[in-house]
This record gives sequence, structure tokens and C-alpha cells, in this order.
Amino acid sequence: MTKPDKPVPVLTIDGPSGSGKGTISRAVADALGWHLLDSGAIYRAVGYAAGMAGIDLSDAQAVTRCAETTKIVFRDPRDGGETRVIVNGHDATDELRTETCGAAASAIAAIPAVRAALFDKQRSFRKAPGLVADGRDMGTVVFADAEHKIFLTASAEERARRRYKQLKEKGLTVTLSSLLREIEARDERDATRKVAPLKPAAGAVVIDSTAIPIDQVIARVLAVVRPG
Ligand SMILES: Nc1ncnc2c1ncn2[C@@H]1O[C@H](COP(=O)(O)OP(=O)(O)OP(=O)(O)O)[C@@H](O)[C@H]1O
Ligand SMILES: Nc1ccn([C@H]2C[C@H](O)[C@@H](COP(=O)(O)O)O2)c(=O)n1
Repeated sequence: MTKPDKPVPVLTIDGPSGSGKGTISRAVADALGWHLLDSGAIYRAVGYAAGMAGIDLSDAQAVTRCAETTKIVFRDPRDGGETRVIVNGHDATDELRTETCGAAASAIAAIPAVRAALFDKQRSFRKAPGLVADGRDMGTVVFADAEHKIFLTASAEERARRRYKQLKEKGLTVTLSSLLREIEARDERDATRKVAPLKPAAGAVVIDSTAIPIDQVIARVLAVVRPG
């Protein structure tokens, strides 16, 4: 009798905005040689496409149609820079990273039919030799069968400071207090929605990175995948 194929391993990294999911996921995926899914970029792309089409984000039917029809392509840059996100043929990478797009993504992500429309697309990223999946419901819903699960968090104040530094370095004018308010509002919406709310998956290893430097967080996550 032949043995059934071993499922492709998945490491899920869920957590609130600014906890470092993207940074840590990219570094861990590179170290393991695994694929990467930035599921937040998919929700941001739909929020962006809906905005471009003039759709009212509270119109669940219209936003769901938008989620079903928006073409989202992740393009690896040839020069080793940031992955580009192409939305309906337009390189929207920079627009997607704005707080406006983050808030739009958070709003449309609360619509159950939108989440259902994006489910298969996210699952399709599971390919050998493995996948690191970053988001809010990777370990609880989309890859509930994942072998390794992390919940990465940090205090809201620390996350606001990180975002402030990031935006200042880009030359943008922001205030720490407004960023803290935006982060707290997004946390509240993502964690209290009825469908797939942000919460640690059962069995997830919780890492609070408030006072832990990036390289140590990466080491802790790698130790979960490759213990000993
Ligand atoms: N442990 C850490 N210590 C200090 N800074 C960190 C740490 N982890 C991440 N950062 C910095 O915090 C900022 C936000 O990180 P990142 O974009 O990875 O968070 P995120 O959780 O993916 O956010 P979002 O959900 O909004 O996409 C980046 O500038 C990153 O370099
Ligand atoms: N798996 C996911 C990923 C993202 N979202 C929603 C909620 C977030 O506020 C928003 C943007 O995500 P980010 O790019 O900041 O990680 O998208 C979600 O509901 N589920």
C-alpha cells in the first residue's frame, strides 16, 4: 500500500497591524526557502479596487462582486526589492500600504461573502516546499490544518511608534497620536467582527514582540518550525 502524500507544511503568522507579521514572515520564508502569502495585501487590493470603482464600502453585494472579479497578481521584483502587487493591471504597491487602504481593507474584510470569495485564492498559495502565511485568520480559518502557528503581537503604543518611524522615514507628515487612534480602531474592528475575528488559533505560540528586536523574533519563529 502506498503512503498518502505528506501535506505541504504551512506556518501561519497572525496578529494585529504593526506587530511585525510582514517583516518576520518575509525573513522566515527566505530562511526556509518557502513561499509567502501576504493575505492582508489581498484584502487591501479589494478595498483599493472598490474605491477606484467608486463602490460604497458598506454595499456588501457590490463589494463582494468586486472581490470576485478583481485581478490580483504578486510579482517578484527582478532586483530583489519589494514584491509588487498588481491590481487589475495597475501596480498599486505603494497605494496599498497607506493607512487609508488599511482601513478600507479592514472594513470590507468584515463582510462574510467577501471572505468567502477570497478563500480559494489564499489556499492556492500552499505549494511545496512550504508556505508562510501572514494575516488575521490564517491559523484559525484559511489554514486551520497548518502544522505551525504563531500569534505575533505587541502593545498598541509600540506598534504606533513603529509605524510612525516607518512613515517618517518615507518623508510623510503624521502624528503619533493619530496613528495610535487608527491602530486601536483597526484592532477593535478586526477583533470584534462576527466572521473570522483576529484571535490566536488554538495551539498557536504567542510572541509579544514589544521589547524583542526583529532578529530575535525571527529566531524564535524559526525555532518553532525547526525545534532543537
Ligand atoms: N520586533 C520589532 N522591533 C522593532 N520594530 C519592528 C519589530 N517588528 C517589526 N518592526 C517594524 O515595525 C514596522 C511594521 O512592521 P510590519 O509592516 O512587518 O508589520 P505588520 O504586522 O505586517 O503590519 P500590517 O498588518 O499593517 O501590514 C516595520 O517598520 C518593521 O521594521
Ligand atoms: N487574513 C486577513 C488579512 C487581512 N485582513 C484585513 C484586516 C486588516 O486590518 C486589513 C489589512 O491587513 P494588513 O495588511 O494590515 O495585514 O485586512 C483580514 O481580515 N484577514
